[in-house]
Amino acid sequence: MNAIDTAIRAAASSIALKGVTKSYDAAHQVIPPMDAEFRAGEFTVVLGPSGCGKSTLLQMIAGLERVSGGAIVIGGREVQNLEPKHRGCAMVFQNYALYPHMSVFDNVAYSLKVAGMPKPERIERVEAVARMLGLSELLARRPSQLSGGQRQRVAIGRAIVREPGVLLFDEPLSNLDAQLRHDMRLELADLHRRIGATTAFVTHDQVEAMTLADRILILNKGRIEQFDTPKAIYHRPASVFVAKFIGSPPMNVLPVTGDGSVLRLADGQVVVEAPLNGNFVLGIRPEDIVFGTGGPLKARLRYREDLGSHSVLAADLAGEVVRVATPFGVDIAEATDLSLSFPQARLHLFDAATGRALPGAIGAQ
Ligand SMILES: Nc1ncnc2c1ncn2[C@@H]1O[C@H](COP(=O)(O)OP(=O)(O)OP(=O)(O)O)[C@@H](O)[C@H]1O
Repeated sequence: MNAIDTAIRAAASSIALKGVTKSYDAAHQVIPPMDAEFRAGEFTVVLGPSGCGKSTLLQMIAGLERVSGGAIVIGGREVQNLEPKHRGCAMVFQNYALYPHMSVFDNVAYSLKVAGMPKPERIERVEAVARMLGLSELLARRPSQLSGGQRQRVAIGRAIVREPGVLLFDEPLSNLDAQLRHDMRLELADLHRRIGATTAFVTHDQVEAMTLADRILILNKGRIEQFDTPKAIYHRPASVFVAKFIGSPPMNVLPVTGDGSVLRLADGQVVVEAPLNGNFVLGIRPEDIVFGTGGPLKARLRYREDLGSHSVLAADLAGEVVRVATPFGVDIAEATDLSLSFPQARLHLFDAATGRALPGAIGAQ
């Protein structure tokens, strides 16, 4: 630990959203009333499809967008009417927004200079941040003389040099290639372990969410679908939307009907015994389906993808495509009849009308 780590850990503040709403125009609300708490020191990922309101949410916390209603409380203080610079947040953007004509040192030191910090202290702070982020050798360079990953580190350095209680990231890795994204993900996770800042991180990439987050807030059309740990979200998705959004390939979902004793697929095949009546959606993850053991469900292999570590079989079952994860290179030809079984303990059930999970109805929830 150095002085920067200690100061940021001490400043880490919770963020509470209390009935926060946002409308850009009278016609529709981008964020309907939202209540949520980003806990102090936690890494929260805001995940959702394009246009669901992730950036809007982050910008309201930062103060770059006004709220249309409700309150934002950071560290016990209502901030929704404060200027961005008075909220104790620092933000890292997708395009880094570095000053091209300034050196790395000046980019990182800029906000301290504006705040009137004396030069010797400024130098000390910037050097401490540079050591933390592996930028010490690069302080004299201009942004144009840096790689994408190095620029990203400068942008992070510029954010943490002010020792903020809250760090906000808006898709910071999306301009990097796959390898660098992976490396930066590990660096960010490591940085968070060291400095312990309250972090809100916006992405549409579920791998980033699963690997970085203490908790994931999943947004759908401005509403919270689920806000929980990666493990809970994977194993106990609260809705069909979440089930289909997380996992690669995602959870299989199939319409089923209950007659009071069993649940049947659309073609009449029985999936499981259950004393349920009505229409439901059944979910099962590709890796939870057992195949090749003479299982009761009849499906037909449509195609396969060999992915190196494993193979994914896509099969027609009751008019739907289900994906089955199997060991790599399983020896089986296309258009083969498959026998599948769905272990009951691995089944998820959702209400057909609302899409919400029905915990405890059968199986996994
Ligand atoms: N300044 C604006 N004026 C009007 N509408 C806006 C404005 N900014 C965003 N929106 C709308 O608000 C909704 C949410 O946008 P937002 O950028 O927050 O989504 P997002 O989840 O971050 O999307 P993406 O992943 O594509 O960046 C979208 O329908 C968008 O068109």
